[in-house]
Amino acid sequence: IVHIAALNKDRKIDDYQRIYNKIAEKIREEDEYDGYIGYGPILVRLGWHSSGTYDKTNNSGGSYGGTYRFKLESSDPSNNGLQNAAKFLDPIYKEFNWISHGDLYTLGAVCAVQEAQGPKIPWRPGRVDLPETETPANGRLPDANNGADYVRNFYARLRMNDREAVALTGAHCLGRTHYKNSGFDGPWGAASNSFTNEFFVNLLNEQWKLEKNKSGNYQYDSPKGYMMLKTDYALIQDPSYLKIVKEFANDEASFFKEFASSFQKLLENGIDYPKGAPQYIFKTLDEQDI
Ligand code: HEM
Ligand SMILES: Nc1cccc2nccn12
Repeated sequence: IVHIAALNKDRKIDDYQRIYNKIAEKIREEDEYDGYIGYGPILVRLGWHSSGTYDKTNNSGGSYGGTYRFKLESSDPSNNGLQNAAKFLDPIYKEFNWISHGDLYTLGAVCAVQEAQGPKIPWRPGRVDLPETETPANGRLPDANNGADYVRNFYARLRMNDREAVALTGAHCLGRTHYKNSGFDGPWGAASNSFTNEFFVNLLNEQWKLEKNKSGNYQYDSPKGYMMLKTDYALIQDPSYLKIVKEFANDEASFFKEFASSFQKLLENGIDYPKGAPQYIFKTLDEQDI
């Protein structure tokens, strides 16, 4: 399968910065969502899940076709709860319906990371809405009840190495698990809506206890009320992953650098960009004094 980015001559960075600003202002405005966590984390998860269906073996899935908009994909149990992110973006799509769904979902994720004071994520337009027939089957997104070998295998399908895999999982600094969505609960402490390296700091510094939660899933809990999934905890069980966790816990800049490149790669997996395809780095609202 080949997905070539469509170059749209009439749309420049200002057009996309206008959409970025709309999303960023809406995140700022609707701050009470999910116990005052806000919409940022779930927008990041939507961009990740719409990209995480990619399979390098036949270059299928991924963000290009915007197929999350179809029932088959949005009703995948792995996508429980993401309807809230799609609903958040609906009015923005109505106002700017020249943008493709794939570009909107990924732009929303880039906006959410940057407005949470995370790194700048370079972003390229050109995804094209594909028909419902192109929707990938359920089951391509990861299952949290697994260890390091599973994690390494899963990320290999997305063309990610150990360093990229650890960096990407660092996005679990944002938001929280929701019992009704995934059968995991916590953290009970205030969940964060700031993008930092604290996921790695917590992994290394907290005492973790493996517990079976009320839905029969296993998760690691800490005295401070934090939690880790088994796939999170795997990052300190595996020697290669552990080395990278330590680096990112001690050097937030190196985490930011690796996250920016890995996240762009994740959001662009499966897309061929022609020579001269534009790449944008959006300004935050703060940088525009908005
Ligand atoms: C092995 C890989 C991964 C597994 C098994 C996993 C699993 C999960 C689970 C079970 C939740 C809780 C969902 C809920 O209950 O609402 C969650 C939340 C989240 N995940 Fe992951 N995840 C993985 C990788 C990633 C990656 C690569 C990113 C982004 C780069 C990411 C970003 C997020 C965010 C931002 C949330 C919070 C969403 C919210 O607060 O509503 N995750 N993840
Ligand atoms: N916030 C959050 C979301 C998903 C997984 C996770 N593990 C630790 C924290 N965390």
